[in-house]
This record gives sequence, C-alpha cells and structure tokens, in this order.
Amino acid sequence: MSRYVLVLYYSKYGTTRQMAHLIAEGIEQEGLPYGLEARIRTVPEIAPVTTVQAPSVPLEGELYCELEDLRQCAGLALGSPTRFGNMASPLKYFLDQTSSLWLAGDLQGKPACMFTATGTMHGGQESTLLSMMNPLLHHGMFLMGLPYAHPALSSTQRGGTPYGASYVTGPSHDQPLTTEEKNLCLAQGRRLAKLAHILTGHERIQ
Ligand SMILES: Cc1cc2nc3c(=O)[nH]c(=O)nc-3n(C[C@H](O)[C@H](O)[C@H](O)COP(=O)(O)O)c2cc1C
Repeated sequence: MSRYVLVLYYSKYGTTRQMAHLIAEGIEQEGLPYGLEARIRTVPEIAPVTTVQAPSVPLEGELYCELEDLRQCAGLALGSPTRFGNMASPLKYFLDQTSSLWLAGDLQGKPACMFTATGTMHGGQESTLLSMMNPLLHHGMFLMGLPYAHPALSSTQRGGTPYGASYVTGPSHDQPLTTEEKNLCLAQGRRLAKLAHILTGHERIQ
C-alpha cells in the first residue's frame, strides 16, 4: 500500500487550494525519495438544509476526503480560509465526523500542520491556525509549525507565520502568492514529509 501525507483543505475561491498544491509539491520534493506521496483531498460545501447531500464525487477538482484517507495517512496538512478568525464550517463539519478515528486513536503520534488564507493582513491568520490545532491535539497528533530558520519568515511583507503557512489574498481574493508565501508553503510541505518519514519508520508513539 502506498504511503502518503494527506493535504486536506476547504476552499471557496481557490486561494487555499493554491496553497494546498504548493504544500503537496513540497511534500513530494522531500518525500518521494522515501516513497512518500502527497494525497490532496477536499470537503463538500454544507447547505443550510443539511439533509441535502452533495454527489459523492465532485464535478471538478480534488476528491472529497473519506475517513479512510485520514485514518491511513502518515501525516496531515490541514488548510482552511480564515472565516472571522476561525476555520471555515465545511472543514469543521468534516472534522466533527471523525470521532470513530478519535476513539480508535488512529491519528495518535502522527505529525500535522496547518495553513490558511485571509483577505487582509491582520485578519486573524494566527487565530485561525490556532483554532485548527484544537481538534488535532484531541486526536493526539504532533503539531508542527515553521521555524525562523526559513529566511522568508523574517523577510515576508505579507503572509507567513511560525504557526503555519499563510497567504494574504486581498479584498477580491485575487492577489497572487508572493515568493515568500510560496516558499513557506513548499518548506512546510518538505518539513512535514521529513517528520512523517522519520515517525513512520519507528514504533508509533502514543
Ligand atoms: C464569511 C467570510 C468570513 C471571512 N473572514 C475573514 C477574516 O476574518 N479575516 C480576513 O482577513 N478575511 C476573511 N475573509 C476572506 C477570506 O479569508 C479570503 O477571501 C480567503 O482568501 C478565501 O479563501 P479561499 O479562496 O480558499 O476560499 C472572509 C471571507 C468570508 C466569505
């Protein structure tokens, strides 16, 4: 069975999706020599009437994440747009359905990191990244940020935080990623792949 790091994201306008693909690129830069791939998955929208179900396969883009994708991963990069300083509800809704994994301890001892996109510079990137850590700590995952060893963390004029990669997308969410924002996404992917490789090579730490 292939070993993979899961990149699980929600994105309405596509900016968090761009980050997901860069993080996946970083994962494979570091991970492929070890046989570690990136698997990108998204989650469906949630409707005001929650009994309405989306088709199981989306019309375009990444497949919807299944619990099995999460259960079997060697590591996790979790991405969400910032919504009022918090993660977006479709991602939270998906995470709220992961109790069976929590009960079985399936994610314990696996590494995880977070990434987010905001419209504005001081619009709550860190609070969103911190909010995304809460469910992952309950799952017993090892949380990983970005160290200041990455020069882009000090030189960035827009996104990039020690809590995780971030992207300031502008009022119409169409500002291109800066070089620093891109480099930090790639670096976060590489760091996660390295950690996932090291941790899966040993006895699982509970
Ligand atoms: C309901 C809602 C709440 C938002 N809250 C914030 C916020 O608190 N801070 C901010 O800077 N941007 C906020 N935004 C802007 C988005 O975070 C931004 O457009 C982001 O790039 C969207 O990501 P996406 O392209 O992956 O959907 C909000 C957008 C929406 C729709």
